[in-house]
Amino acid sequence: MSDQGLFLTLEGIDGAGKSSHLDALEALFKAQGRTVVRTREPGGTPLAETLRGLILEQPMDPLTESLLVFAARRDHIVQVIEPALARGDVVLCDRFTDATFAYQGAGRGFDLAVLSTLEQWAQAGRAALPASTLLQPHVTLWFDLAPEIAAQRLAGARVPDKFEAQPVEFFRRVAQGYADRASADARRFVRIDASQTREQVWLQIESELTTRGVLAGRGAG
Ligand SMILES: Nc1ncnc2c1ncn2[C@@H]1O[C@H](COP(=O)(O)OP(=O)(O)OP(=O)(O)O)[C@@H](O)[C@H]1O
Ligand SMILES: Cc1cn([C@H]2C[C@H](O)[C@@H](COP(=O)(O)O)O2)c(=O)[nH]c1=O
Repeated sequence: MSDQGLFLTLEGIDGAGKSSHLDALEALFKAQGRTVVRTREPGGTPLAETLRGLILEQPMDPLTESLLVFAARRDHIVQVIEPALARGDVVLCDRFTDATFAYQGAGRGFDLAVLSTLEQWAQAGRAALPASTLLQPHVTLWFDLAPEIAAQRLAGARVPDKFEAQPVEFFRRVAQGYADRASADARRFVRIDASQTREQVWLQIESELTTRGVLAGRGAG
């Protein structure tokens, strides 16, 4: 896998603990001689970061929110993700399309069929793949944590943004949205039990990536 780009995403409800492992993941791949592009959604380009500020802070209806999320994603894919994968880099991305189906779809209750259409539109006419092929991560680490525990972890940790301020019922729906996405694509999703200590969570990540052959020279291939 070392000559090909690797698209690895981290997903989960707010406070599940994904971001706590980005430094170690980056170091792990770099130690294997890989070039790592670390990025996030919404965001990852100047335009997408501007849209992120609106999405995370401004009240808006679910369609507006979805359109902005996909506009940011389009720019991110075209400017950053596809060029990096074409170079053979590891793209380490904090959230991607699964988050839209979990947050805008399951969380907000927005129409999943419309989200699928927007997903196709946001990826139309890209250079690297045939028009019918959607860019998806090769591997998605899904940090699965009960919303009540995530809320406890976030309490007092930082000023909550628009999503983090949502009630626990919202995050129950988002968590179910992730579970549904994981069931529908079990080969891509790696469930991480995020209720464990940071050290135990990291051991799960290393072990899963090794077993799947994602870490060159360490896996079963
Ligand atoms: N395994 C863990 N056990 C206890 N606390 C943790 C654990 N992992 C992370 N935390 C703490 O929980 C809080 C949320 O962690 P982190 O920011 O990594 O979550 P996140 O999933 O990236 O959240 P968000 O998506 O909202 O940015 C932080 O205060 C972090 O220090
Ligand atoms: C990609 C994406 C993200 N969101 C939400 C999920 C989070 O609450 C924020 C991002 O904050 P983080 O601290 O960087 O995780 O945005 C969303 O609602 N829809 C999306 O597609």
